Amino acid sequence: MTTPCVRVPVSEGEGTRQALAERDLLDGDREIAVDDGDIFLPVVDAAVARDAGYAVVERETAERDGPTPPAEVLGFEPSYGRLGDIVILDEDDAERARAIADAIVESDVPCETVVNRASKVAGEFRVREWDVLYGEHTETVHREYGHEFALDVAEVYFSPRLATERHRVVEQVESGERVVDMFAGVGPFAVPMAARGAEVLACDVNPAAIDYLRANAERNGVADRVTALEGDVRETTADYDGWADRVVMNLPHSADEFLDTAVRLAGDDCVLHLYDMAHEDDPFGPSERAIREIAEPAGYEVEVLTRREVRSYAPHELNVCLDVRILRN
Ligand SMILES: C[S@@+](CC[C@H](N)C(=O)[O-])C[C@H]1O[C@@H](n2cnc3c(N)ncnc32)[C@H](O)[C@@H]1O
Repeated sequence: MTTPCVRVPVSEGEGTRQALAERDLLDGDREIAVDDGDIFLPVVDAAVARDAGYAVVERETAERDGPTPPAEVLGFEPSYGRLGDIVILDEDDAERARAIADAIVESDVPCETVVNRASKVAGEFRVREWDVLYGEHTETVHREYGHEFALDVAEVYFSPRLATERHRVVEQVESGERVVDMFAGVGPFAVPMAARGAEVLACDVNPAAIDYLRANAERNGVADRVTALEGDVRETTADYDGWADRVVMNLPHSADEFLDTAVRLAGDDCVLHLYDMAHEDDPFGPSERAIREIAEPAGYEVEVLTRREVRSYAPHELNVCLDVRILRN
């Protein structure tokens, strides 16, 4: 069926759509179409649209059987992430972020809140600032590999992009192991490791992260195998020398400062998962040398099990992980 449509270049699509909606001219029963760089916005009255100065053409349009997908409203595919029912944008341009948020809210993308990154991850707690573009709360429940994590993105660190990497490490854990998660956050390593039967000591200096960690251990039925310690891991773990079969060190940027604590916590045969930031020219050398410098004088042999590039972090800079077995001589 042909219907009257306002035709504009895709770059003007969102502004025109908003202007037509404000004049009650948009035909909400027909689908918006995109073709060869132009967007076609169905209107209810061709004459009024023409009088308002728009180019109106007759064109085939489909009947709308649901909300319009964001790409059709915007004329481009927006990039966004999801954390539970929060949609996360990474846009430098505030107007573009607002247009994407509006299109997402009006579409069938399920969400309660839309936020845009307003700062880098920073500070001891590794938390970032957000512009809340839609909704009122920044707390959500996120699912990852069958486990649920309650968290507030404004109060704690959490990156859904690391799900695959966390799963890779979690899968190495065997029932009965003793694990120290030195920088546990809300528990995305600690909880699934405990679910595999490990006894986990989970540490974090951020009180909000520890509150969520305890709640998440309860929520996932593993509270009896997770001990949460709030404070600087160098101090809170004083009673656990030689305790661990496995140590997770997920604090890239400052991992080196905590290697002596990791080695102090290690038992006679222990695997360390050391996350670090490194230059692409020598992604693993510095971390490996740093481990050897601490572990070998403490009486361990060092064997690197896995060298893994987790993701690109900045130009020429990589987030890497070394899985290292240290075995007492
Ligand atoms: C990069 S986040 C990782 C959180 C979690 N492992 C994850 O994958 O979501 C690092 C965490 O280390 C915590 N942290 C920073 N310095 C610490 C310290 N000295 N002792 C214990 N935790 C610390 C921060 O509060 C933050 O939650």
